Order: sequence, then C-alpha cells, then structure tokens
Amino acid sequence: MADIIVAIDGPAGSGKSSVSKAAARRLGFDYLDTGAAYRALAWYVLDRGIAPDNSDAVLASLGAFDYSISIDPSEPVVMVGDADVTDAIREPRVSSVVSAIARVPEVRTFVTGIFRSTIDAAPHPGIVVEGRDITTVVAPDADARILLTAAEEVRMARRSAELTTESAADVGEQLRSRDRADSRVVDFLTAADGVVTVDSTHLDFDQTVDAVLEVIARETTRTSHG
Ligand SMILES: Nc1ncnc2c1ncn2[C@@H]1O[C@H](COP(=O)(O)OP(=O)(O)O)[C@@H](O)[C@H]1O
Ligand SMILES: Nc1ccn([C@@H]2O[C@H](COP(=O)(O)OP(=O)(O)O)[C@@H](O)[C@H]2O)c(=O)n1
Repeated sequence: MADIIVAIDGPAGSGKSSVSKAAARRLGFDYLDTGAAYRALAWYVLDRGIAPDNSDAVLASLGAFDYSISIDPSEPVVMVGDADVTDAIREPRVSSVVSAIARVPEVRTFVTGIFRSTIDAAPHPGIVVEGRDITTVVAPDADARILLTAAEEVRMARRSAELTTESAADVGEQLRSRDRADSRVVDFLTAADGVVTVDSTHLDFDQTVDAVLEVIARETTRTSHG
C-alpha cells in the first residue's frame, strides 16, 4: 500500500494529467490517470459498435472489458485486452462520447473499484491519482487533496494547442460541453472541505508543478504530525 496518496481533481485542460505526472516523477511516486479508464471504456464501446448512450448495453459489455494501465508516470500505457489504446483514447471521437459513459452510476462503481485496488496495490512511497471525483469519492481520505483549475478560456487554449488537428472553436466547444456534462455527475469545480485549490490561470507549467508540490509537502507534513 502506498504510504502517501495524493488526489488531484479538476476540469479538462486544467493540467491534471501533465502536472500530476511531473509531480509524481519529482516525488518518485506512481501515477494513476483515472480518466483513461472512462476513455478506454468509451473506446471499447465504440469498437464493439455499441451506442454510448445505451447504458444497458454498456453495462452488459463490462464483463468482457479487459482494462489495464501502467502507473509509471514516465510510461502510462493503456491496454484493452491486447490492444494498446494509449493514443486512441485521446481522439476527439472518444472524447465526444466519454461523458455519456461516465454518467452511468454502475460504470462509476465498476471503475472506482479498479481505481481503489490499484491504489491499495501501489508500492512505497506513494501514488498521485488524478481525475474528477478522486478527492470526493475515490480517495476522500487521501493525504493531500487538490483541486487544480484554471480559467475556461485558458484551459481551452491549452487543450487546442495540443489538438492541432481540430479548430480552436471546435476544441473549445467540446471542452465546454464536456465540463457541463461532467459537472452534472460530479461537482469538480468547487473544492470540497479539506481540498486545496490551485488555480493555474496565471502560472506556467513549472510554477504549477511547484505549487502542487508545495501543497503536497504542507499537507503530508501536517498528516504525519497528526
Ligand atoms: N500551468 C500551465 N501552463 C501552461 N500549459 C500548461 C499548464 N498546465 C498544463 N499545461 C498544458 O496544457 C495541456 C493540457 O494539460 P493536461 O495535463 O492534459 O490537462 P488535463 O489532464 O487537466 O485535461 C498540456 O499540453 C499541458 O502541457
Ligand atoms: N475520475 C474521473 C475521471 C474522468 N471522468 C470522465 O472521463 C472523462 C475524461 O477524463 P480525462 O481526465 O481523461 O479528461 P481530461 O480532463 O484529461 O480532458 C471526463 O470528461 C469525465 O467524463 C470521470 O467521470 N471521473
């Protein structure tokens, strides 16, 4: 079991994945991208020709959903069966349906079970877990709990700088609609009690990593002293 568990939530484009990976590397921790599980299930559903909004069919497919992910922050490989879907799950066709998958309560229970077993099995010294409901549902007792956010237009600009094949307008609209859909399922825009907010709107990448590491150091020092 990891000695230290760090939970980082936030909306799309806030920097969760890249900042969490960088923080995990700096701390020598493992890293769990929980969004990848929802994306991999969305990919799997599309691959099986199932309509993403047909929740009964999605649930019926879970039994054969053979998901695995590396928790090495330098090499987060995502597999569904023998298929390496690390890149495919980031495609817009997957991003556009993942919220429909993620809004099904039984899907959330299923993948949350996977996340908790991964956290329990993570070796010393620690693990950084990022997503939408880590600080509130998956690991509410984490040693450090952070809400990483940034102004919507900054998040849209960062995401569209990544997805160069899509127009900034399309990326922005998709990100906004996914935020809306997601926030109906999990409130990841307001920090729950005990969760520290880091707003990276005016911070560059390194400053954001430093800010997150400072919160982790402060929260884990407090925890160890009781
Ligand atoms: N504070 C920051 N300043 C500038 N770019 C950032 C910052 N944080 C993250 N990024 C960049 O923004 C993009 C989206 O970050 P990502 O980690 O994928 O966000 P999320 O996982 O929250 O959707 C990446 O290209 C990342 O390098
Ligand atoms: N813990 C989580 C993580 C992701 N998700 C869902 O999975 C989608 C993709 O998550 P992600 O973290 O890969 O998305 P980005 O914020 O990286 O764009 C989100 O839009 C949510 O619909 C969730 O519901 N709960």
